[in-house]
Amino acid sequence: MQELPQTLTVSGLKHCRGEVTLPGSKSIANRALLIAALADKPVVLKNLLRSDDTARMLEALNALGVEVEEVTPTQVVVHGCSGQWTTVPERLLLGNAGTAMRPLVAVLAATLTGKQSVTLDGDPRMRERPLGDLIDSLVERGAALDCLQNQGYPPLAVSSGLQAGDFTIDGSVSSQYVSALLMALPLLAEDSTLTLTGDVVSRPYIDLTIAMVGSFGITIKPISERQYAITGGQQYRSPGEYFIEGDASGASYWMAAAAIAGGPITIQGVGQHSIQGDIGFADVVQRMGATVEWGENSVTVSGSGALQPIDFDGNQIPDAAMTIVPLALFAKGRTSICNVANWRVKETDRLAAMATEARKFGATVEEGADYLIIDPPAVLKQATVDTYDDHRIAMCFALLGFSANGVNVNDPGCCKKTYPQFFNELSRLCHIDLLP
Ligand SMILES: O=C(O)C1=C[C@@H](OP(=O)(O)O)[C@@H](O)[C@H](O)C1
Ligand SMILES: C=C(OP(=O)(O)O)C(=O)O
Repeated sequence: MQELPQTLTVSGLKHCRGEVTLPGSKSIANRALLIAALADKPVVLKNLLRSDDTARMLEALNALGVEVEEVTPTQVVVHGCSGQWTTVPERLLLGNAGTAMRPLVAVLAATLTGKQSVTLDGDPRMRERPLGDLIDSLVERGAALDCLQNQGYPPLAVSSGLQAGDFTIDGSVSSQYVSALLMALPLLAEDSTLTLTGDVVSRPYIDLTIAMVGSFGITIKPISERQYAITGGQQYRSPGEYFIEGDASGASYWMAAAAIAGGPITIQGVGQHSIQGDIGFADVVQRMGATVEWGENSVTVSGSGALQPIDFDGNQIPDAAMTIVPLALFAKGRTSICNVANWRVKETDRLAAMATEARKFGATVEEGADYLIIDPPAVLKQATVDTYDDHRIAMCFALLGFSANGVNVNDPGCCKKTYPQFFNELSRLCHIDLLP
């Protein structure tokens, strides 16, 4: 992969059309790697995303003694060890990968034995991303978790002691806590229940977890919308091969590009029946005026030349919902995105950052505790956007390259958290040399 410059000028984009094949989903890849490591036999993972977030999970598994054979960069064989780690490192460094940190806290609490203890840590932003509700839930059931700096935040030392039983988890900050428990509780010796409290966010990711552990032979029985029964002593079973769908959050940038510039763009790697909630972004572009056609494993989006503003509740698809911000800047009127309070605890405070950066183009933006209201300007100004080490901010505002005045994107390389080839693909689809 070519190094990206400190600042990349994205301008003069007119058309954006053709076909793009998505990299594998980050959310699916990191779940698949971890549960393959928990499986009884080797698992061939196909279409594995190679990015910062998956690199952190691969390093963690390697440090725990799990053998991962690389057949090709996107195809690996994970030698499942049923969670019986052959080495227990002192420390695991998980960067800013929520999909590594949260599940590993719970799975290690369920699988470590004896006096072993592992410190889970990440980069400076990860130390500001909350874990408190997950920690409380595990500690209440006997886990020994010790926050080494700030209560409720990494770094934290995890050791054994977790007991099956009745778990409760507040799901109003992150669904990743719920997913983490759903992956870990089947490993405990006895049966458990898991009760969700609070206004549960990002629900489709919980369903994704249940679907994926199901593919590895684990049964989670829903008792109600807010409660699950989890039989203890279950074994993750290798399905032999597991194919990782294309990244539906990544698809949102191409759907938006087609909606803005006309397209058509055919996005290969996810279809209508994707197990990822973010595929719902297709409804967003459709509501804003684009045409969406589904294939078995693809979606084709064409723009109509004018974008209608919308009011959108982003709670179910917080990652893809960010891509509404660039669309709103091109739309004919006021757009609102609500119910996204947890944007504040992701790669950066995304509510503040998206508002600040959108204003640079001349938009009027109201930033509420959990919403944005965006009034686009008559003419989009040229702007230099800061990206706050947030891949999605870089990819969202790159779409301002379709405006008459273009955009400069600072630190475009931060897209490597989930989509290292993003700017190469943008360049290719727009038939323009963006990269030096
Ligand atoms: O479970 C997952 O794979 C994810 C859940 C979401 O987080 P929250 O549940 O914290 O909203 C999402 O933003 C993140 O990128 C991936
Ligand atoms: C919030 C995100 O990542 P994480 O998995 O680190 O939470 C994201 O990818 O937008």
